[in-house]
Amino acid sequence: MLRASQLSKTYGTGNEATRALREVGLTLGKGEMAAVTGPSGCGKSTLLHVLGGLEPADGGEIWIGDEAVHRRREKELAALRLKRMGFVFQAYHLVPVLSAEENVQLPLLAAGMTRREAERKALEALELVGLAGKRRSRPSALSGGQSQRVAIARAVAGKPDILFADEPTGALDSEAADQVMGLLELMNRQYGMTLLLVTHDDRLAQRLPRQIRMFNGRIVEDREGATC
Ligand SMILES: Nc1ncnc2c1ncn2[C@@H]1O[C@H](COP(=O)(O)OP(=O)(O)OP(=O)(O)O)[C@@H](O)[C@H]1O
Repeated sequence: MLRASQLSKTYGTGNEATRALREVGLTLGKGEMAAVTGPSGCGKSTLLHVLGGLEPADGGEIWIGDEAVHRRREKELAALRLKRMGFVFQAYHLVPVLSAEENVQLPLLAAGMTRREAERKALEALELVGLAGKRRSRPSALSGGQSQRVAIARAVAGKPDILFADEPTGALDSEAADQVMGLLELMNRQYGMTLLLVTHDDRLAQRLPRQIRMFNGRIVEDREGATC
């Protein structure tokens, strides 16, 4: 499903240069769930951003199915992201002036769906995260946990092949965090969605079947079967 090889990324130049990724390779099978862990600054978010085509790598290859992410230009990348990828971040990035359902509809409309179809899919996704009753609420009227659940609905409404989640529970208390993790797992079971989760929280990482540990821009450990 996802194959990456020899990924490198350096920020800045000369004395200011930070090598965030050093020849990183990674393969994720369809429906696989993996957590990327490691100390602050080791390159976790950079890896997620590069894999999702949000930031260019300096070198290396990324394939999602038979699509070469590394060869695409920004406009084509945006189309690929809309079609095949979902993103959830620590800060929910909901549009404040739109209702929950309008937020969820936004990427569907951008991907070319008709309004009626986008409305139907958005409602279905909000039902899945247990927030159909809040569909007309604006983000300011939602708790942190509810906001993140709307963000998850937005990320999965188009049924992407892969969901990239960067510290999705970072701003939540442990109860809301467990609920969000449960939802990500549900999306995986329900739709076979592949999940790559970045977290500094080992307890959350242990919930997933595979843990990838980074240190100083490299993958230093890749363990499977630690749970269940
Ligand atoms: N836009 C940027 N410009 C310059 N340096 C950057 C930029 N983004 C990241 N870095 C540097 O690259 C390295 C990797 O950062 P990254 O955010 O990927 O780490 P991380 O493991 O996700 O950290 P954290 O757990 O603290 O979020 C760090 O040294 C960081 O300071």
